[in-house]
Amino acid sequence: MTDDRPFDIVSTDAIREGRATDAYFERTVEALDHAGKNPHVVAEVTADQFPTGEFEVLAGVEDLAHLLEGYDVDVDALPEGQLFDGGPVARVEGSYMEFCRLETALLGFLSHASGIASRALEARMAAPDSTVLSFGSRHVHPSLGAVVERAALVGGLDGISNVAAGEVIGREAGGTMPHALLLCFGRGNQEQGWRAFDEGVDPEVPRVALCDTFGDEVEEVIRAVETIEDIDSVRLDTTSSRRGDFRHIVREVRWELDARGHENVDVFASGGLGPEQLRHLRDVADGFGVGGYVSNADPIDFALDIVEVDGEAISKRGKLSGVKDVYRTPDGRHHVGLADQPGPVDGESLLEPLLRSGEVVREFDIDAAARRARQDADVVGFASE
Ligand SMILES: O=P(O)(O)OC[C@H]1O[C@H](OP(=O)(O)OP(=O)(O)O)[C@H](O)[C@@H]1O
Repeated sequence: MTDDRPFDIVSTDAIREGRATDAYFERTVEALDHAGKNPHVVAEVTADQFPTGEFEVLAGVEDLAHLLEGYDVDVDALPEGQLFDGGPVARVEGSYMEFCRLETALLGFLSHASGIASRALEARMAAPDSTVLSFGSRHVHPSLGAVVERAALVGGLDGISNVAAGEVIGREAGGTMPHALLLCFGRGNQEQGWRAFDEGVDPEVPRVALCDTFGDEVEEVIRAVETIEDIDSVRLDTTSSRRGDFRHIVREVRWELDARGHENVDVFASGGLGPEQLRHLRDVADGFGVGGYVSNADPIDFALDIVEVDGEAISKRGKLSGVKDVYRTPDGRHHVGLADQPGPVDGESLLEPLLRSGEVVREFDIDAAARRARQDADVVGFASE
């Protein structure tokens, strides 16, 4: 660690310049240069060669565009938020040495964001009518905060918690109080903590009281609603060692709130939740904070493979040669075919221009991507495991 490099973060310049690369691509450039060879190639990004019937969400497309911007390449890609299933999600065409060194970062951008967005969509579909917030940036390296939050939104989550990530992606982070706030006032003094929040925090911020720090959830909820006059919600983050039947705890809280005329106070749940727990709680809780299930997603195993060299179809074994298109057919399935042959009848071709001669020719919109993912999920019958 040095003063001018306080964190282990690869710089934006290094990524743009192709230095965030596996070293063998530098050797490749040196070898091709030595041989005076720089073929015109088409390369495709795929996770599976053929459709499998299992869909995932494409994210990271804006980063892909900015990575390749200024390089003399043409790129086509699926729209962000599109569900994909086999075949190319992106296609790069140009002189090989123009983009050879960018492959490592290119795959990383798509793989990581798409894995997170796919998990987010699973959570979204597990509780389609509930508010589901992204709480997971604490689990990842801080340099990835915006990656996590953006992909979580593309996958359909309703809000984010990471402040700096929000500044990067143009969203305001939400959040109310951690246990730390209540601990600062000491055991048994939760009212002081809730009141300090109510009096000290911007009135625009929803009044959500965390109710599990020292005592029974129902007891703390009753005390919280008696302390904060215009309380919006209570949050139960019951620690796993005390959880027992979390659904019963949430129902009991709901019952006691209603019994006291607090039907308008919502109940939020958080802590180690994934799709299974959301399905189990969605009819009794109003909303959820989901962290690790989304942020700790495995990256999608994308690869970039050359499929055409100087106009000739080619591939390494195990991969399919030739430039391809991918289609959505009316039954919601995907079809992969050669681009110079007719696609399936009524098939919708999904790859769209992203860059032409290094210029970005697409606009990016997180909300549109999220709508696409949600609509697509209904079309293809996407469900969480
Ligand atoms: O479990 P995840 O789904 O990854 O969710 C992330 C965290 O969000 C909640 O933290 P909270 O701020 O309530 O806990 P703390 O105040 O104790 O840090 C919850 O306790 C989880 O630890």
